Amino acid sequence: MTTTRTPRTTRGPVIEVSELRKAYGGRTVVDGVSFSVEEGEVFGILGPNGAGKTTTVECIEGLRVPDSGQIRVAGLDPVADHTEVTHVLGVQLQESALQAKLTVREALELYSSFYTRPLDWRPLAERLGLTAKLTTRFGKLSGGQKQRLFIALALIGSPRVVVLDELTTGLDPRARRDTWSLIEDVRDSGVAVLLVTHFMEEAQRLCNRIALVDKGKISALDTPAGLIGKSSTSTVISFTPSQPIDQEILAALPGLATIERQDARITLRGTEETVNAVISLLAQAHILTHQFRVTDATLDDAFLDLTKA
Ligand SMILES: Nc1ncnc2c1ncn2[C@@H]1O[C@H](COP(=O)(O)OP(=O)(O)OP(=O)(O)O)[C@@H](O)[C@H]1O
Repeated sequence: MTTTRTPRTTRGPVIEVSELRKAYGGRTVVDGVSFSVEEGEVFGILGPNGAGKTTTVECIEGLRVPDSGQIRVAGLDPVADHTEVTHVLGVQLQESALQAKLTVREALELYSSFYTRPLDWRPLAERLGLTAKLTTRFGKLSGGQKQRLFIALALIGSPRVVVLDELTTGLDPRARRDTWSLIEDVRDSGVAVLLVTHFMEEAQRLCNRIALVDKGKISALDTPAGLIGKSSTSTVISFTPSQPIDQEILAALPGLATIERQDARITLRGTEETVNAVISLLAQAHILTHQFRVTDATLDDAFLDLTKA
């Protein structure tokens, strides 16, 4: 006799990952990863190429079997309870998942038929700019249009959790922004979103929390602002001095993390302390500057700092 487990409906984490480990051919690529994702949260996974992000996500989707550790999606085991999990988990498909001859409308209708409570696909298609493409075959869509269809299909089952790997890769700037606002609405409706991305601007805008994965381990887990605060580069100072400044003088500035030079322009990454020191250095040496700018570091700066070898 087989037992059917039902998804847990009480509030709390919708995804729970505990001490996840996975090796390929004796090489560990996910090494003790733990995190949880709450309802109504966008949780980002960021990390360099080969860090183990997709492997982690594929274990959550039940596509890979972990070597050890525990995963729960709405209280269900993604491998043992795979059928039940597919009803609460929406996944962005890979290109090979759809036949080239299927039209956009047929794909939307087909995927709607898989679920007991599907969304009305028409407004979803409209929101994703697919209405004019309903009779176009999948094989004739552009890369960006395919991507939009995959996002629609991930959401069509009205999932409690949606996993989006490389959400806006291949989308033009307008489609990217429209997709972000759709994901914000999805999150605000209480859905948990697990987002794997290489776009820092996307992560900074959408994610409530981010796990920075490096060499199979979580190296930092915080809000975007918290991650920026954790890095040694909270401030970016750039200016073009009226006369050259020696590298050693700059390198001795307190709180300094990096120095970049492009032609005569100097960009320093550091802290508030670095800003004050630069100002007094320039004043003491009677150096004037052109376009002196001080900006807060972005997630991009924090990523580079927190994942540096
Ligand atoms: N099926 C597999 N067999 C053997 N090695 C694999 C397999 N899948 C992934 N790997 C290796 O595991 C490591 C982690 O891969 P994974 O795809 O999880 O990384 P990622 O963080 O998603 O990378 P990217 O940002 O490049 O997509 C890589 O070194 C990759 O080559």
